[in-house]
Amino acid sequence: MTDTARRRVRTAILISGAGSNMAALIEASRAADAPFEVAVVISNKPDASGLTVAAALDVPVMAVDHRLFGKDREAHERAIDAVLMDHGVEVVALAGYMRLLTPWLVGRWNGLMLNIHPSLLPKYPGLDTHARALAAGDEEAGCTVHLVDEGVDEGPVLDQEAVPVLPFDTPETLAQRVLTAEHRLYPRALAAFCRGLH
Ligand SMILES: Nc1nc2c(c(=O)[nH]1)N[C@@H](CN(C=O)c1ccc(C(=O)N[C@@H](CCC(=O)O)C(=O)O)cc1)CN2
Ligand SMILES: NCC(=O)N[C@@H]1O[C@H](COP(=O)([O-])[O-])[C@@H](O)[C@H]1O
Repeated sequence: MTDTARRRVRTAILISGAGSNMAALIEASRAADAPFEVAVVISNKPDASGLTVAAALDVPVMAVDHRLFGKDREAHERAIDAVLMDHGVEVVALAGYMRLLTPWLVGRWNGLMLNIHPSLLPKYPGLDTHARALAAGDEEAGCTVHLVDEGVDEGPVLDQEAVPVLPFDTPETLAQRVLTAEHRLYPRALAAFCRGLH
């Protein structure tokens, strides 16, 4: 086995909120045979509670506030990309990152940027996925890890996990059941992706 095969893939996690998926990825990265390491956690929101969680887990953190860049999304993304370069990042994992990315950053990380989405894509791209699944009377819901492309939640699917929709479910109770599945899916999908890289 070559050295690079054993070397862990330096991964950045981009968040906007609590970061429970981020915490699941950090925990998985600390397994003895983990094929990835978390090099840095970045948030577009300086007050994202996930930044405090990551710092407490001894992971470098950085806030790149999108509001400082007004409507210039690409300028915001260039600032994020500079942080990725500074940390020697090879793969980017979006985890509850709530900014649509322009073709500039998507292009720079083409095929190396993953996202987790709380529906069984191609059903319900975008926001409010659980309310839409309940309104449609679906019997199952779930989550998807996909590669990020210029479309919204349209990139190639890498892995999915389904959960049952139960009687009396609300968007909140369904979201919690899907989130628990996400914490199994994302570490599994990122590990498989990184093992396939080298
Ligand atoms: N080019 C892409 N960018 C992003 C993708 C993607 O597939 N392609 N996935 C998203 C994550 N996401 C759904 O999984 C998502 C995130 C945000 C939005 C959205 O409408 N955002 C608004 C602002 C909302 C806010 O700030 O709360 C916006 O950016 O104007 C839709 C889907 C990550 N980016
Ligand atoms: N459109 C993107 C999107 O809706 N992402 C969703 O935001 C939540 C973030 O939770 P977390 O911050 O606890 O990981 C997760 O459910 C994730 O799938």
